[in-house]
Amino acid sequence: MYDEVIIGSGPAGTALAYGLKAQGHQVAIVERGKWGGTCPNVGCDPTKIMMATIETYWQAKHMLEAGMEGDLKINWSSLLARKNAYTDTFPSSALNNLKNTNIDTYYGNASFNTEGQLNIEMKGVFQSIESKRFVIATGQSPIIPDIKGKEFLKTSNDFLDFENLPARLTFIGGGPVAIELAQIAAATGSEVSIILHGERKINGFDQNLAEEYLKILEKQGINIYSNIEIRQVEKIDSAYLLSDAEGFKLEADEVISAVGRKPNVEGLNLDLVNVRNSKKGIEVNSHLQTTNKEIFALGDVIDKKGGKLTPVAGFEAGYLTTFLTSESQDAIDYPLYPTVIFGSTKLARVGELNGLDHQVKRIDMSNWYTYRRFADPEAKAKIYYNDNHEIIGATVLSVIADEIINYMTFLINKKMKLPEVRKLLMAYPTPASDLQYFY
Ligand SMILES: Cc1cc2nc3c(=O)[nH]c(=O)nc-3n(C[C@H](O)[C@H](O)[C@H](O)COP(=O)(O)OP(=O)(O)OC[C@H]3O[C@@H](n4cnc5c(N)ncnc54)[C@H](O)[C@@H]3O)c2cc1C
Ligand SMILES: NC(=O)c1ccc[n+]([C@@H]2O[C@H](COP(=O)([O-])OP(=O)(O)OC[C@H]3O[C@@H](n4cnc5c(N)ncnc54)[C@H](O)[C@@H]3O)[C@@H](O)[C@H]2O)c1
Repeated sequence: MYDEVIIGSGPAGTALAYGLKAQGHQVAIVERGKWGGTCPNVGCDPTKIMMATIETYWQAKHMLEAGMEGDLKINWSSLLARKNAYTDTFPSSALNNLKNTNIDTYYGNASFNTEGQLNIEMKGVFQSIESKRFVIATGQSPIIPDIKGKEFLKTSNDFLDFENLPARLTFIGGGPVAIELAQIAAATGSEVSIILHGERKINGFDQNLAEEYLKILEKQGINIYSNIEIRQVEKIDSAYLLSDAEGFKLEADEVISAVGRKPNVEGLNLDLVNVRNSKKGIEVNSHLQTTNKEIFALGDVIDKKGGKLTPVAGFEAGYLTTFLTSESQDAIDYPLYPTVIFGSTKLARVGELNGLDHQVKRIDMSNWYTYRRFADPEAKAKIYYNDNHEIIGATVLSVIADEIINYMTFLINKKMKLPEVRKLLMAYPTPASDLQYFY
């Protein structure tokens, strides 16, 4: 009998397994797909490996007026090979690390049975394992919209395995997945379109800076269509024809569904163990406990207010390790954390303004020395601060917005004020040495 059996070996499940094992618990982990889960296999890591080339490409292009010479071109096969060199070996090393730590591993599809224990099915063969507690960390999968011709739609997983880059590639949906993959494809030579079913905006981000970001995408050659609700995808010869109900038509060689992700709960038999869930995920209390008090859930599969992101999954694993192995009964207390749309230029935000009195400072950094030095022509920010002159939130648009937003997160979480920031000595010239100007 195990102390805990964890379903899913993504960042949430794996971090929890190591945490519990380190505290002396008997732990097993079950996986039905690639060991390591979404982030290292088909999520954060492979996309950012590819993005590194795209960032360098645009950086070099911007430097053509600064001494750089020559034609720049990205080769899809090489891009894919570099990505595969990472993803091909990840699952086996993730599995070996678990085994070497004496965490028992089971490969197969997990589901609860009528006795409240777990069945694991592999190629029609079932085995049952018993545990005092179970933890659901099964993540999410891409949503395919229920439209005519939905069988022709591909997902971000398929994109990362395209042998050849399609000449014309269309994304339905305009969230981080579409925006990141669109930039990779466009810089590598594909004619890319993004179809938004609503207005020109990026969910969760400041409207003005999101519009600036969409313009940057357009400058990269990406077509953006708004207020188009795709109703049908038809196969025509070797391509596809997308259409809405109002006469919009667009041809593409591949179409990616990037309309969001849904929690992986199907087939778990949650009803047999009285675990409640909604379309947004499994319901948990402030101890990550489901409606069955011996079953916990964490990571992307839970219904939560904030982002479904890798560092958040890791934070939840750390919390649950403490909750399950110590006397502490504290509720989970998330710190502020940033959200980033990655690309050659990034759009990043941090801070919750809901209902709080705040003032806004708009900053154009494009003429600041730091940003001119590495040719960042569109560096802008909005800083939100309270009456005490403490920064409470920020949105940053820049080639280095991912780093800037981490600094801002640190300053906000530490409630630092300008005089304290001025007491820090930072290397010059670096983005950190400019932090004082954000106040
Ligand atoms: C294209 C893309 C890019 C992303 N980029 C970023 C990024 O830059 N930064 C960031 O922070 N986040 C990013 N994310 C999100 C990030 O990948 C997730 O937040 C993170 O992987 C969640 O971890 P998890 O452990 O909860 O779930 P997952 O990593 O999804 O792992 C769940 C695991 O459970 C397994 N499983 C499911 N059901 C069962 C079952 N019944 N039996 C056995 N096993 C099962 C699955 O096979 C999977 O391996 C990205 C996601 C995508 C798709
Ligand atoms: N940089 C990052 O941190 C990063 C990168 C990629 C993914 N992720 C994670 O993965 C999640 C999923 O990303 P995503 O981009 O797939 O989903 P998303 O839910 O963030 O965005 C989906 C977009 O599709 C739109 N949409 C919904 N239905 C539609 C329809 N029928 N037609 C057209 N558009 C439609 C939505 O309005 C939304 O803009 C993110 O929320 C995040 O948790 C994070």
